[in-house]
Amino acid sequence: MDRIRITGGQRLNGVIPISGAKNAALPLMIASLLTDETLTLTNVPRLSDVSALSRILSNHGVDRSVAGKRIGQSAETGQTVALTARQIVDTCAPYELVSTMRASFWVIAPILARMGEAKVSLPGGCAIGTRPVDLLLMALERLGATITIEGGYALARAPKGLKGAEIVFPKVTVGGTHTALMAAVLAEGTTVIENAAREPEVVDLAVCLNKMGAKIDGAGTSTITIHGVSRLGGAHHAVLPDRIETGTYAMAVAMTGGDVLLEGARADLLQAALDVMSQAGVDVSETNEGIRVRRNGAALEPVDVTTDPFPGFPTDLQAQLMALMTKAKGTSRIRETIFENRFMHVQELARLGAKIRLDGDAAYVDGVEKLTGAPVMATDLRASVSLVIGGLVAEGETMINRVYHLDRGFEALEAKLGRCGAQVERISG
Ligand SMILES: CC(=O)N[C@H]1[C@@H](OP(=O)(O)OP(=O)(O)OC[C@H]2O[C@@H](n3ccc(=O)[nH]c3=O)[C@H](O)[C@@H]2O)O[C@H](CO)[C@@H](O)[C@@H]1O
Ligand SMILES: C=C(OP(=O)(O)O)C(=O)O
Repeated sequence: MDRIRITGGQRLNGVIPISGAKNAALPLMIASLLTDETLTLTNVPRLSDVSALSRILSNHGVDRSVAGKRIGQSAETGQTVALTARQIVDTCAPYELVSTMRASFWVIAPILARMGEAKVSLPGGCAIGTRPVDLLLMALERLGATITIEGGYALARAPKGLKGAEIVFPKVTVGGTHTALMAAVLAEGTTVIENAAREPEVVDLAVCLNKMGAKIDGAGTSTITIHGVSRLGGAHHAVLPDRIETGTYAMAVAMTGGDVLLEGARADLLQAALDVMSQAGVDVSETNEGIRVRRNGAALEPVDVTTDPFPGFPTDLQAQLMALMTKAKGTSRIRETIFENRFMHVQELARLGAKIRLDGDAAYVDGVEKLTGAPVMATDLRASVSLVIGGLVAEGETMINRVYHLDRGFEALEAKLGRCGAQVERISG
């Protein structure tokens, strides 16, 4: 299993190109199941989650071609992926494939909408919470599907097709909104989704579906209206920049000090997180090329932050902010309201010398003078990268185990940080 060795103490200076968003690329790839024509996606990040989903789509009969790297392009330049689901050859997504990645459960919606039935393994438990799929299934039931759970699989049936309806989510769910959108675009009549997720990745999916011929209004607000159409066609779409990768590198620069341009990043995708960084004393500005992050000598101020659905502070940046606040001058409070068990990084940050107390859904982080390198291991993607942020300023060597978590969501992490001066090395095997 690969490990990452970081020798802390270097400031970051230079340019970090921001990749396409994992959490947009996955639903966009799944949307290819809705049409027999080709969906061409550009700016698709090279990530293990993208490869895992490609295997799942291939099992359903999706043909995939990937345009190679062009001369002059760096290894991090996003891929162009063409997906064609001329025929769905298998309506079942098996446990072996789905259990590796939660988002793969979302294939249930396009397969059901196009084929009238789908059988998808329930997704595996994950280190950040129980993550049920009841609301996703409720949305499909509202559209007229019959759902049964048998042998660990969700079976959805709508032999006469789906019918537009009102879907009211009792809590904001990104996956629920993606699922409802992908089912409703081919339903007969009008669907209204209330309390829809407003995340930029939902908007990106809706924009792409509209390019494919769907009729969706209101994506990016809490009420989305979908007028069903009988078929969708092919389209070209560029995956939007990764706001979580952006925020992660912004916090890494804030941690080490230095001056870095996050190339291609968009401030409107993570304004709440950038505001928190400004409150902490970090200099953040938007330029024509992206977002510039600087900290030269100024102390980090503690913050009081609560995670919330978009446009609030994202749960996917909570661990990284916590790592940053371990070096603040005072005590920060960070509340996690989306996932009940997303504090797995706390004990690992403690190995580096962080002082963090947990009280219910809140973590109190007492800033310390110095962190010290140690072997650490994380159980999920964002927790792992919070340890990278800690390791960048820890004295001596930090060895991060279970790097496969990082590979799910961070494209070319060592190269991007290394080019800005960090001492980060992957040790294979
Ligand atoms: C691939 C992807 O895009 N993953 C993101 C997506 O996950 P995901 O779509 O799984 O997260 P949701 O927005 O659905 O989850 C929000 C909350 O709703 C709960 N819930 C969800 C569905 C359901 O049927 N029942 C239920 O109770 C969840 O347990 C959680 O407490 O949004 C999360 C919240 O921004 C992010 O952290 C993940 O990175
Ligand atoms: C939790 C995440 O991903 P997933 O929903 O795929 O587990 C994440 O991207 O931080």
